[in-house]
Amino acid sequence: MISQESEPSEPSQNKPSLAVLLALLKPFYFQYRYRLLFGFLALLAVDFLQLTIPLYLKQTVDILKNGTATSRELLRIGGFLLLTAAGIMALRFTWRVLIIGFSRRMEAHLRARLFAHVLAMDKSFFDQHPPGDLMAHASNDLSAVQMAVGMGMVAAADALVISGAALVLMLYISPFLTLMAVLPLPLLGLSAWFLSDRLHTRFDQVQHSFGLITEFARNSMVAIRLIKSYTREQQQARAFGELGENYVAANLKVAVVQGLLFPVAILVGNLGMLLILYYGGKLVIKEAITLGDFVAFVHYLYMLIWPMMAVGWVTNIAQRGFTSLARIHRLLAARSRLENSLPAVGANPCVRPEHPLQYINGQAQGPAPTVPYRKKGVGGEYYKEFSARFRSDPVISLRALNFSYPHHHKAGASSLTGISLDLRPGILGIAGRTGSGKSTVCRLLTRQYPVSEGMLFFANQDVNSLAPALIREQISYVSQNPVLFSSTIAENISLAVPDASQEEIEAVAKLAGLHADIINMENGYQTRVGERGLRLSGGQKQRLAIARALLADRPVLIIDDALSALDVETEQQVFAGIRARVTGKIVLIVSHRLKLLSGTDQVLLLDQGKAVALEHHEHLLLHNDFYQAMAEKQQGRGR
Ligand SMILES: Nc1ncnc2c1ncn2[C@@H]1O[C@H](COP(=O)(O)OP(=O)(O)OP(=O)(O)O)[C@@H](O)[C@H]1O
Repeated sequence: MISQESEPSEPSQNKPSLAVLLALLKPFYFQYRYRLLFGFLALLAVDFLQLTIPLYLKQTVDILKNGTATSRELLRIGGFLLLTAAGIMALRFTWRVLIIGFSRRMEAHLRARLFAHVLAMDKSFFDQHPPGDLMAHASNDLSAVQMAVGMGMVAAADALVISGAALVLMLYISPFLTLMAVLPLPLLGLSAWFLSDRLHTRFDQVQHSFGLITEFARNSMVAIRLIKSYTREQQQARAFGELGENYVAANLKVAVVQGLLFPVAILVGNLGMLLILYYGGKLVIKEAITLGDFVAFVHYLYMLIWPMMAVGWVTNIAQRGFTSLARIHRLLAARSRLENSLPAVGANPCVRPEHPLQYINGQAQGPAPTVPYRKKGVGGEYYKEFSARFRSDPVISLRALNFSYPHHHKAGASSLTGISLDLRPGILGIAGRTGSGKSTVCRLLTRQYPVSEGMLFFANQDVNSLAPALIREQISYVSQNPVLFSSTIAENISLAVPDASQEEIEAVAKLAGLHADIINMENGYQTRVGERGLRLSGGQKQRLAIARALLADRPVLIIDDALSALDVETEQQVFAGIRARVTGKIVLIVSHRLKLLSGTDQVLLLDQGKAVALEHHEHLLLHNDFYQAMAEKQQGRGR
């Protein structure tokens, strides 16, 4: 089956404390304190009005029993009841708008925060958290939190107030009867306490299972052409069905716990009612309480049963909410290993924070990366100064560069070992066997993974002393699989320069050999490329990505095997276009093609993560066995 590139993160055994989770929500409660205050006042008023209804009933029953009832008196009581009902209606509407509105706003804030946080994370975070997993957090988990802080909070407050007030009024009518009514209550408390912990663990499993399904579905849609070409539809459907069954099984485990909570709550309530009917009836017969008291008492007991049942429901919603909040907290607590953050307006993103992160068992620890790098009193000047300096004299130095991927399948395996070289303006080809580390070099230059101190320098400054965003702004990067947004061709080309003119866009499209293709399309530059560039050929996508990089016009251009889908003639045409545009820039071209490498100034040859040669193409052809073998194979293919 076409499965996950990486498993969604497992439900963690370390639960963050309640205080930590509540601290996450505290700012929202503070921001909306007045809205909440009025909402809860309205809720209290509804509860108060509801509690008066049994008093009207008591009054009615007693005057009917005494024979003192008159039509006028009955109409008066009826009028009050009607007014009370109207008040309840208006106030209920008010609290719903205020409190449920708060929970929706909080959900939107939390979602935006999660999104911004995820955007600021580095590549190793995404290696661990596939998109399906992240989507599950952004949908299911946030909904569960919204439900808990919305209806959950309301139900809890409502239950507390109603049950408290009903108890007081019941005590007022008859302390003995009240004792009878609450006798079965501890049974409910015990079962809620016993079952709620199980609910937490099981609900965590449900969310994990949902993450697996989402990720599988996403992967299948992305790889739909592959699935069809290998006629794997049935296997995929079967595998999806299995994941669905696991999801159902996980949900059923939750249902077992829930299924126990609700009946226990109802049983406890009805046991209380049984005792009241028996002992209350006897008290009325003995005339210790009036019939009206008895009717009012039964009504209050009904009011007490709802909160008792709500205990189960609220426990469930609160457990789901806290489990989901804990999952969201785990994501928010994850740190970018590059100490990166989205630079705030006016902040200087050049200087490292005062408390750098430490690495413990490969996990970054330390303060959350929400504060961008600052240098007191400098503002954005340093940023501009570095960019200007690097643009006028671009130089990148690799010094005995070693690197291992944080989640490499072979622990401790090095992907790059001891690479030393200076990159200056000119075109450097990078060649080597598959898996030799070519793309890894590109990824490190573009700051996708952390590099140890003293190994990589931009303009003689250690990259660790510079914000990753600042480094990335110096580089146009065309990856092996160009990514396109599902917008127009023009928008895709001008991604890095949104205000580029049509002439500028056309100029780079011509250099990338794409202009002729575009003008033959139905809507020219306004043609929509479809999901991930679905409506373009592989070669068109690659040339579009090259055009985008040329328009960005940055001091460094990295093309990671991104001309592979072109025929040799088109490749040469595109290469000529690149050459025309890159004077004074550092250009790296990863390729297996000899024809392309022959046009570069020098070729870096990698083997098992080591630099084995840095020579001109002609020299390598004469003196390097691997290069000669590569040339022979390609010429053989050409014949
Ligand atoms: N995200 C990753 N996590 C763990 N290991 C990785 C990751 N990406 C690459 N590797 C490993 O690092 C090594 C170098 O990979 P790299 O992608 O740099 O090779 P390459 O020379 O670009 O290969 P190709 O020509 O096939 O693209 C390989 O052993 C690969 O398995």
